[in-house]
Amino acid sequence: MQIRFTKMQGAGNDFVVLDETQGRLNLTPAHYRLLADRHFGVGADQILSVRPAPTPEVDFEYVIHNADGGEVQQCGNGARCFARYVRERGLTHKDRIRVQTRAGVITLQLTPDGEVTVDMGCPVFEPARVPFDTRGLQPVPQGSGQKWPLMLDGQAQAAPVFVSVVSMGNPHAVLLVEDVDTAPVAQLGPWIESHPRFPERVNVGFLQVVARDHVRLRVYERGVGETLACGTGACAAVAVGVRLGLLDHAVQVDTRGGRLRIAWGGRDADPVFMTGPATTVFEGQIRLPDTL
Ligand SMILES: N[C@H](CCC[C@H](N)C(=O)O)C(=O)O
Repeated sequence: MQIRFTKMQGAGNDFVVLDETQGRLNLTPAHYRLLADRHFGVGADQILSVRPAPTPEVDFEYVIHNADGGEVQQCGNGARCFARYVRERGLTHKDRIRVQTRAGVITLQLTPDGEVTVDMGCPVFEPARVPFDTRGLQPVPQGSGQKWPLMLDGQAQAAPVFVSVVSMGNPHAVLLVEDVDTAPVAQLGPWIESHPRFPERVNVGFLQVVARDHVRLRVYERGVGETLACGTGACAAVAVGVRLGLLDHAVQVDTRGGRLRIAWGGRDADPVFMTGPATTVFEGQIRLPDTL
């Protein structure tokens, strides 16, 4: 089958966007994996599907699949690209767009400066911080650039590494580090992502607090690996920082792919607002096997 797609990115988190407003493409997880494949397909962190509104209360349905083919509840950077996409293709003329996701309804607001602000809903914290005994980790391969025993913030980690667990509709485990550039993302990321503690797996955020209104963040994303930015990860990380008393309520989040602005009032009933860029990179067509 031949399908048309649009390649987009938000702070370097990249997407293949599919227009299913005129009918379903009926793709399988293997099709999504092929579309996301950076050698045999288009290449993307996630595949975003734009579908008609399932109820009168919203304008569209927003469906998200990770590069591993699995469907997930939410994607923040993708939500901003979703807003750009439906406006650029004339699927709506609204500046304020409500979309149904597996995590509930979110509201996308196009701003005059060309960025997009998204009401991402409320964070849901798990009560206790979770200790991970890193002594269970295998020593890192020589030349991997990582230090063993696990060095976190310059300290050999024999003690547990603690993570804060918070949902933005999708699950996040956030740990504090002194310097994201030397954080053991390649080692701790996959280990925590697929740890039995998280039966649905989890996105793993490495948060460096620079100031009360400024953080740096790297995220090892569930079903993808490390991405250049993670919108829900930025929301989760700021919520953890605010809840730990380390951050004010409006924070600049510097990721490897760009800058996001996150605001959260600090109460459980307060939604998290995320603002950032959304860019169309190119349009294309790809031939996919009918059955995969
Ligand atoms: N990997 C995530 C989905 C995409 C999240 C990220 N790309 C964002 O911008 O929020 C998960 O499995 O929950």
